[in-house]
Amino acid sequence: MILPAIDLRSKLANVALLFASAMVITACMLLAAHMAELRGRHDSAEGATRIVAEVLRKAQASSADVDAIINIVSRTPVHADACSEQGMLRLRQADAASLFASAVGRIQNGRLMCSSLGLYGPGLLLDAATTVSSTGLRIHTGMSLPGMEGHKYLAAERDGVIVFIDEAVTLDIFRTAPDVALGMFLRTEHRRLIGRGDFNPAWASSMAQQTSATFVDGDYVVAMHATPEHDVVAYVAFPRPRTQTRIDEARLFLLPIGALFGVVLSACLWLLSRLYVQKAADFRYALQSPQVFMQYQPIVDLRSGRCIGAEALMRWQRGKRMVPPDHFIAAAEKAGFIERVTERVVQLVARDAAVFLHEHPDFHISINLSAADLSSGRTVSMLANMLERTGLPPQSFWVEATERGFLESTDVMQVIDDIRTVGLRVAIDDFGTGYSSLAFLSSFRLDVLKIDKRFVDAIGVAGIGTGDKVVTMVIDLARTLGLEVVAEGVETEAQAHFLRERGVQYAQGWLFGRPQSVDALRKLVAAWLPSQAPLATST
Ligand SMILES: Nc1nc2c(ncn2[C@@H]2O[C@@H]3COP(=O)(O)O[C@H]4[C@@H](O)[C@H](n5cnc6c(=O)[nH]c(N)nc65)O[C@@H]4COP(=O)(O)O[C@H]3[C@H]2O)c(=O)[nH]1
Repeated sequence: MILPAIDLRSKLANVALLFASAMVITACMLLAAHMAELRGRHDSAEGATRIVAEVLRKAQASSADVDAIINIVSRTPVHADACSEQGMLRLRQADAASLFASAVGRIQNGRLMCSSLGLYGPGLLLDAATTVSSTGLRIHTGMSLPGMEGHKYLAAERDGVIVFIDEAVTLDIFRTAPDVALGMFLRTEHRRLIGRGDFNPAWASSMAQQTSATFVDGDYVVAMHATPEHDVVAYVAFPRPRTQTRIDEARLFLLPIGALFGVVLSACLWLLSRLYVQKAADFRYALQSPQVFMQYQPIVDLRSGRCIGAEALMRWQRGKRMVPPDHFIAAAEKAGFIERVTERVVQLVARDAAVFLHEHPDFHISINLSAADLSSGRTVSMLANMLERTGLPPQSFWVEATERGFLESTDVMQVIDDIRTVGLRVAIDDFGTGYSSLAFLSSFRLDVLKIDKRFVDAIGVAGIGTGDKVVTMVIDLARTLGLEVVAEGVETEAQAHFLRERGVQYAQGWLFGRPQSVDALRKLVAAWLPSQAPLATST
């Protein structure tokens, strides 16, 4: 009945895990897609910034060129008629010497009288200047010249001299990408001086008083930079398809990384769940199966060498592997079903050892209790029921719990008292590993103190000279409190000798026997003869 339930549970857990893995992979890929979007925009912004620098460089170069031409032409002495043959020659020379000018002209009374392209009779009336630069240049935009239809000019005028620059020449930047909008605008008036493609006057307000800015506006990634004089700002706007190409390129690179990262994370998730969640779930259901069984480690009387009891230790054979008890006990404690484990231990001990204990009424089995058992009223009734069912006397059992278990709840004292009232002996396990004080220890009514293996290991070890003293102190402490002592983890005859010399009654360890089946224990007990004392030294 149990196994199908395990199957169903583990199937459900696997489905949940699969779902979680899919979510993790999806989340990683979404993150990668988002990073690709940011990367694409960043690349676009960088590209736009590079082009803005080029626009600005060209604007400054043409502005310097215009300034120089106007200075030279305006200072050249001419006779009364600036458009005389000599004047026209001067204009043509200036035009030829300029890198940017399409024409250089003369102005009188607001009229263009002539230019390096020709004479204009009574003159062409000029519209009002679009703006005046910080160097005093009056700027005219969108101008045209007779005979040059189809061309639009940006013109700068000062001291009666005007220089025309073909807008197409000024904007001859990044021609291979006609979709990229670029140009210049006046910072104060938010008005475009010159440009190609879209221009949103709202972009100008994003600059405020900054020298440069990059931002995303709808489908555009915009970069801007102001001239040192701050009155003219160059801008470049990359449209969405161009940014999209960069995003796609980044995706091509980042999505597989995201997927790989997701797979690795899922693998970690799977591993963690196997290690903790799944392990706890598997153990919970294995509890009722033959995978989980008990072994018994002999506890001997150090004087006679006789095996007077055994500690019951749970074992979990998971497939071909034995899971260490520290792992599955901790998992059960964390998952909150340690009381069910103890219940199972009591059942298994009763099943394994009832007959044996009836045959040996002076023998005891020691059962480990966890912190949760020590604060639960159910523990006492569970132990009492077991005695009733098996008909065994209470002295057939000890219970042991670690210092930590004693520390964890205020109900512990009552539970211990109740267990002792039922007639079982109570031992404090792994003594010395926690922080319990003498006052703490004396506040409990206990019977046995188990010295931790760590202290036993230190006996007689060079360099840990204090080890001997600490063990002696713990033995004296137990004696003062009227407790019997069991030394744990005794592996050498020297340790056994040391403990025996100091009056320790009982010991447990590989020197006397490893955890074993109840049948092996029975044989060990049956093999003992009074003459062979002490047990370990005779081998
Ligand atoms: N190296 C060495 N080791 C020795 C020697 N003598 C005994 N041991 C080991 O020391 C541990 C003694 O058990 P513990 O201190 O109660 O420590 C136990 C106990 O806290 C817990 N545990 C085991 N079974 C149960 C159980 O049924 N219920 C509960 N609550 N805890 C259990 O798991 C811990 C580890 O159990 P095990 O792995 O069986 O490890 C056992 C035992 O095999 C020795 O001479 N040398």
